[in-house]
Amino acid sequence: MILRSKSKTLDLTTPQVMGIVNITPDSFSDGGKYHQLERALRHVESMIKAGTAIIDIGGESTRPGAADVNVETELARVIPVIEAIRQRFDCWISIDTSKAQVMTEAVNAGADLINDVRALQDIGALEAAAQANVPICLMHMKGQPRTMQSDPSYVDLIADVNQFLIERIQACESNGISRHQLILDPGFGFGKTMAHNYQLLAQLELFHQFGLPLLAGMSRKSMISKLLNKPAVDCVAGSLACATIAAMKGAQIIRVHDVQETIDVIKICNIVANYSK
Ligand SMILES: Nc1nc2[nH]c(SCC(=O)O)nc2c(=O)[nH]1
Repeated sequence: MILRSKSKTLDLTTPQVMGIVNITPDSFSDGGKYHQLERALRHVESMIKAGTAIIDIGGESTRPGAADVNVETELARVIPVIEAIRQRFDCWISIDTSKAQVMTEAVNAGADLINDVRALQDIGALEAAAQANVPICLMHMKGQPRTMQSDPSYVDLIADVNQFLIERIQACESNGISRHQLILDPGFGFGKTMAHNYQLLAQLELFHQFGLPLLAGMSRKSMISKLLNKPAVDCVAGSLACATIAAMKGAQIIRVHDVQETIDVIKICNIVANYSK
């Protein structure tokens, strides 16, 4: 399975790591804009040296309870970082956004992939994504970040997520986006209880039925910190356990904070997979 964008290709035969860079007030926040950019770039360089294939840039916190961010603020956060990364590195850059204008300007600034936790449901997002003509990750979310964790419930979790992804794939195809540009993601932590999250992980291989790359993002999320009763920064082992399980279940892209450790985990998963054929 090969992902293509602009002049780039990415071999998804074995899992690739997507390194997280949040440009939000609670990250890289100390110091002025210059220090923020320089610190972000050092963080990016360290993840690339560790072997990450994709750098995911997000300017809107979509953690449970997060408030909305306006488009001007989001653009001001992410565009300078994307431009600076593009000038310095040849890695893949994904833009973690739901806003049409941010998608357009981020791809024009050098982003190679659109990563939308709202699966192109915001106004103009389908059209912007079609115009951008790059791969798109469609993620399942039930509700919105502000309220999605208020007692989420499903008649049939897997069937509900599947149906959502089917509908979003159809919406993309109806707007001139080929299904071969698409990446799917069950959206760990986005309108799910802990039980829902671990059921999704346990049955992750069911989502291969679409014949499209799967992205899994569980790194340092509450499904881990609440289970282990530890703060997120102390959840590296739990995050690596989730990454291992996702890799063994065939996830093609794994979105993480701890890149070096996850690269090591995937190397072990790959050799085991080779002996399992
Ligand atoms: N595709 C995709 N994009 C994401 N962006 C975030 S932001 C919240 C956090 O990192 O805790 N999570 C995800 C995820 O799970 N999948």
